[in-house]
Amino acid sequence: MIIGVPREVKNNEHRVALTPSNVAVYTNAGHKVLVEKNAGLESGFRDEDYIKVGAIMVSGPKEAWDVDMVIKVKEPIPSEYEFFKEGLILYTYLHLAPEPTLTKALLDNKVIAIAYETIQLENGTLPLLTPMSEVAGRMSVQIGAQFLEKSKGGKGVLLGGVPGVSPGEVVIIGGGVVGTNAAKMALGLGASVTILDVSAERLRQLDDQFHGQLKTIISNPLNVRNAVKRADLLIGAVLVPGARAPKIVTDDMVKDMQTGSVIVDVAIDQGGSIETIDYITTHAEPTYVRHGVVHYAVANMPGAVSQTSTIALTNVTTQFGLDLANKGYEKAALENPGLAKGINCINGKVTLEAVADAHGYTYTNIYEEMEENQYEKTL
Ligand SMILES: NC(=O)C1=CN([C@@H]2O[C@H](COP(=O)(O)OP(=O)(O)OC[C@H]3O[C@@H](n4cnc5c(N)ncnc54)[C@H](O)[C@@H]3O)[C@@H](O)[C@H]2O)C=CC1
Ligand SMILES: CC(=O)C(=O)O
Repeated sequence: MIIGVPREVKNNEHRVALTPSNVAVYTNAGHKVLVEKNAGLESGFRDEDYIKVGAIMVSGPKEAWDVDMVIKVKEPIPSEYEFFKEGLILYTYLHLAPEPTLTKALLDNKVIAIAYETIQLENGTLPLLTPMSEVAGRMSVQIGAQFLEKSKGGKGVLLGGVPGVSPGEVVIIGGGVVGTNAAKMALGLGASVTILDVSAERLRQLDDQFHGQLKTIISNPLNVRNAVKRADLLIGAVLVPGARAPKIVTDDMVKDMQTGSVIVDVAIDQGGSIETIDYITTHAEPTYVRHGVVHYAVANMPGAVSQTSTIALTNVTTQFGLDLANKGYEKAALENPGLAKGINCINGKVTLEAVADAHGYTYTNIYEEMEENQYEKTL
């Protein structure tokens, strides 16, 4: 198979989809890998490092996209849609539920769209989302701490407090991977931490894991309202896999927060969980103020710590990617139901129910569609 790795073009996205050691895995298996010039530079990998392991460097995105499978980090932005073509396998983060235009472009061009974030193991975990959620969860606290400083628009609170002064209040909504990692960092700084989740079982696990060092509260509108009101730093960390994030914090609740408090909505990549966050911000302009509260809504937070993130991401994407390259997407998906859950679109049809629901498309079962394909091929 011929594989392409374009340079990432989203605002301040410094990650790359394959490191030189990942490229070696593909070239050793007999695949040809085209890497766009300088694609790895901002993650610490030079073109020479790629050439040494057999990659072919190409000068622009057109060549990197003119392949059988494109491996990327972030969802394509509109300037990249022109490279879509029928039968192209696109293996990357996609977050289609809040992205109607991208979804339509993938369907119109009959791209086989495989989303890292919906590949799901039998135990319900999302192995290709987890490492970036670990990164973003940890970052959310260091970013929040920074924007709580007066010169950054915050109220002037030190999360850890000092002897004689109470620590800052960190409220985290969603106690999964992002929430747990945010809690670790916030507790490490000495903050007072509360986590809300809809799953009582998850709260039980968190209580055990943190030995009662944090407060756990079941997530319902009244509990959310009370917790949000006293938050210095509010972190949005909910997920319903594949679906648009539920809006949990209303405009009214944000109005009740103290001036200079900070919201970091990590769930913005799935559309955001806070009503007052109505647009995605960028690393270049990460915040805006609404009702006196600083809002941060960057959808590619890990892109800022690209050396750590690229390695953490590619540690988990390469095995599934190699399976796709070795077997083709149909055989790979038939043999691995977890990978099949990653396929959001094929042949102009939506094969992930949450995405079909989000945009009003008819949902097509992936296995039935693949069977139909096989039937058509034998005719
Ligand atoms: N902005 C960025 O750069 C990044 C964003 N993310 C996003 O962060 C979000 C969270 O990801 P993970 O922690 O990995 O997901 P996860 O699945 O590990 O955890 C989500 C948690 O949310 C809880 N939840 C669902 N509905 C809820 C509700 N109504 N109230 C309270 N809790 C609720 C679930 O029970 C679960 O414990 C996702 O949207 C993910 O894509 C992840 C990495 C980077
Ligand atoms: C998860 C995701 O969208 C990111 O790491 O950018």
